[in-house]
Amino acid sequence: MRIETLSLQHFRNLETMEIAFDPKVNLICGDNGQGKTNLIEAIWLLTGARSFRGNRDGDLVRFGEERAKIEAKFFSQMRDQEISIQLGPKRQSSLNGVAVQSGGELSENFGAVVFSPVHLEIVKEGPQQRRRFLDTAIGQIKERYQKYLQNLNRILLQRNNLLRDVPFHGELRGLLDVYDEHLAQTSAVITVMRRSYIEKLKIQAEDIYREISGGREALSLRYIPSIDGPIEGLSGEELKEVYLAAIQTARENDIAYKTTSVGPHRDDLEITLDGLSARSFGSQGQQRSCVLALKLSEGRILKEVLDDNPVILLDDVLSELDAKRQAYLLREMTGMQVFITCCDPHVREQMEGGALFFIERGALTREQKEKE
Ligand SMILES: Nc1ncnc2c1ncn2[C@@H]1O[C@H](COP(=O)(O)OP(=O)(O)OP(=O)(O)O)[C@@H](O)[C@H]1O
Repeated sequence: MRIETLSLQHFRNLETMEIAFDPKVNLICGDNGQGKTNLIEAIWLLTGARSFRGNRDGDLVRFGEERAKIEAKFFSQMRDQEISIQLGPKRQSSLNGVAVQSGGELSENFGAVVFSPVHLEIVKEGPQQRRRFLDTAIGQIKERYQKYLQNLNRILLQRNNLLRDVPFHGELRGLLDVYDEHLAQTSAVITVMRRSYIEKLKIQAEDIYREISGGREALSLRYIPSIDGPIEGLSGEELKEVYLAAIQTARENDIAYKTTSVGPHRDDLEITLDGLSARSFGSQGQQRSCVLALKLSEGRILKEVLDDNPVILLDDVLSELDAKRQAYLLREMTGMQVFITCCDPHVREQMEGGALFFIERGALTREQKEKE
């Protein structure tokens, strides 16, 4: 999979432009605040996902403008394809000229993995960041997944409203039964999908971490759902029953606290190094290696599902890795189209071929890479 050309209009600080990219390595150099991450973000949006920096679509439109547009011609699944995305009050996307209803339809055709300093939060911060990582990764390979998440959020919102009203209107308890049933059903479906993804992720990430650490320490991943007891091997129907029992046990507490305490919105992914929490005890370098292992695993799984190489977006991470990890990363990227941002153009000395771009105040210019 590779992007041939990208056209941008009113996207953040980037000038209106059409750029042709190299099929392999694209190095984007520039000082701080010139628009490097903005360019990576524009490419990432072609997957149909939201901004990886957590911004709303409206924030992506250039200040003072109503709408922004991103268009790309790319080669995927053995054919030339096109994506067009209009950002504004409402996102409108099309694939090969046909309007799409969900981001999932884009990610089936355009797959990417993005790795930026913000992703350190997967290890350093709380469970919400790990859930976001899982949700974005699973959303790219399972079109229906985002719909289940939206369903879950709707049920939680309505159930929490109900929890507030129940103490004053006892007759609403019957309605709570209905919501509990929906919550258990949707929780089971999401848990099955997360469990299956984490099983794949675990195999890849543990293997990658062993290699990048030279076997010095072992990474381990474990799915921590909000329900007690082992969930391995349980069918969707069995999981639903476990959820229903847990939700009902927690009901009086939920009413007291006016919030739902059982469900996938309370899941976590435990990341340990030699049995110790990477979040609490990992060094900066070890935490960075954990994220690298997770991101590379995400790429391997995506590649397997799409039966094609995803596009790799490395935002400002190369210079943060030591020489051994850089070499590992670049080796793993062989054959893939990669976009690398950095402040120091000397990074290009490590690369063979490819295109070098300079970015200044949102304007991108291409330079041929000089042979050393
Ligand atoms: N909606 C917007 N409209 C116009 N400009 C914006 C918008 N959103 C962000 N910017 C500007 O984009 C600029 C570049 O941001 P970007 O994050 O891409 O920088 P960068 O080159 O990656 O820098 P760094 O090396 O510091 O990470 C910022 O100065 C910011 O003010």
